[in-house]
Amino acid sequence: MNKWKEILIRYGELSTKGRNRHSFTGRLRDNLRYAFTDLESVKIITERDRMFLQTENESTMAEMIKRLPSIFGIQSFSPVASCPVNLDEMKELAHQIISELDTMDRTFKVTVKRSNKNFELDTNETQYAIGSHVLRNNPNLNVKMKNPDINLRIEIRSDAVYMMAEIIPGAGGMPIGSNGKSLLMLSGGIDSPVAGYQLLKRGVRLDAIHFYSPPYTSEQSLEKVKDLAEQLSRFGASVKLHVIPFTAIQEEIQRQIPTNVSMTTTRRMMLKIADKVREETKALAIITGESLGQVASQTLESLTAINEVTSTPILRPLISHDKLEIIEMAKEIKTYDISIRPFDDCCTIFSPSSPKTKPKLEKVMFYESFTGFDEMVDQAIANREVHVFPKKKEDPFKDLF
Ligand SMILES: Nc1ncnc2c1ncn2[C@@H]1O[C@H](COP(=O)(O)OP(=O)(O)OP(=O)(O)O)[C@@H](O)[C@H]1O
Repeated sequence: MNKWKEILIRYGELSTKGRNRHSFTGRLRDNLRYAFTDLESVKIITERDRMFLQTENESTMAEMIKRLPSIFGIQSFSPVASCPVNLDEMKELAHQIISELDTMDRTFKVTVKRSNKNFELDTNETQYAIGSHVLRNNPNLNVKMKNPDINLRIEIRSDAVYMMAEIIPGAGGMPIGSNGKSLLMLSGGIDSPVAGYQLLKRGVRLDAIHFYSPPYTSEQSLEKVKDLAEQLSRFGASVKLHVIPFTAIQEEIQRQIPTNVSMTTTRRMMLKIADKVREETKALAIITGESLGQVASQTLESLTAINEVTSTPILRPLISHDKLEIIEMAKEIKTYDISIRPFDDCCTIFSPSSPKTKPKLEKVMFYESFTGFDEMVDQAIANREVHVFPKKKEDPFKDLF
């Protein structure tokens, strides 16, 4: 028999958001529906400070418990079991719940709330009856009244009895979509997917843009970026990827721009294109994986010269992070193994051996003025491919955590 009746969801950060709470809970509700589209008979009940997911179906319940830890906007959640108002059935249910947990050297208590005043035992007697039954069956447990590892909460209502023992941490953050949309510049590297994840966690919905330069870059390098977009889409919202053919612009840069500032112009052209696509897709900002000092294009002087092409906000969530920290995050969100596949990105291939770390903006603009880059920019945008992820609908959360 299916003992689980529902899952209690606590919002955490959401409930502190005052007037906006309504739209945030609505967004979380939509995101949960999206995450569970392939599951049968899920009912979502929204209350002021919490939400309940209900289902009669045992495998749906198990699948929801598996997927919930990766959905943003949830502080923690607890599976709730239920049984009829009957002492023997309550003892049996308590025993079943506890026996599924790790009890080795852990402390335990029972907390009873009894709104059904007709129940045969009072609160203390019920706590004692259930507690001693559980302890008899689990000799590894020790009773502790203050901050025990396991607190079995029992609520006796007139229609049924509800029990929960676990508080499972959620992903925190805010529901995706509650903070608008931004365009992620997604390379095949380690950093940009992590930058995208960090903004997803703050409730920002993503479109992504990638520049590729066939035949200099391979089909596999593009596959890698699609896999990264797919992985990002597993955090609860679809990701639209714009793939921009960048070969003609890069060849033109090679011809027209002195080698030591060619990287600056390359980045400026990328940002120009990204900004046009951003505007068209109604995204409000651009996200990059830049972190200060990592490479020549990531000094403050370089960033300033690159930034000059737009006044759109550029979000750089990794700007102060060390590479090792970023790698740790990439491993956690399962993008690392995709990013380290050995296929070259367009920037690596055209990368000059000694790029200027302090490029002079006036000079860069002067060199650029001899070429009709604006038309090439529009041409590249017109020739883009667009892909939407997740592609594999059957199990979007497979292998996630
Ligand atoms: N081919 C590309 N397509 C889209 N965005 C790119 C591309 N190359 C670089 N970028 C953007 O510029 C940022 C800085 O790129 P750089 O090549 O200096 O890489 P990085 O610091 O190693 O970052 P990453 O690991 O994300 O490639 C990237 O994080 C990404 O946001």
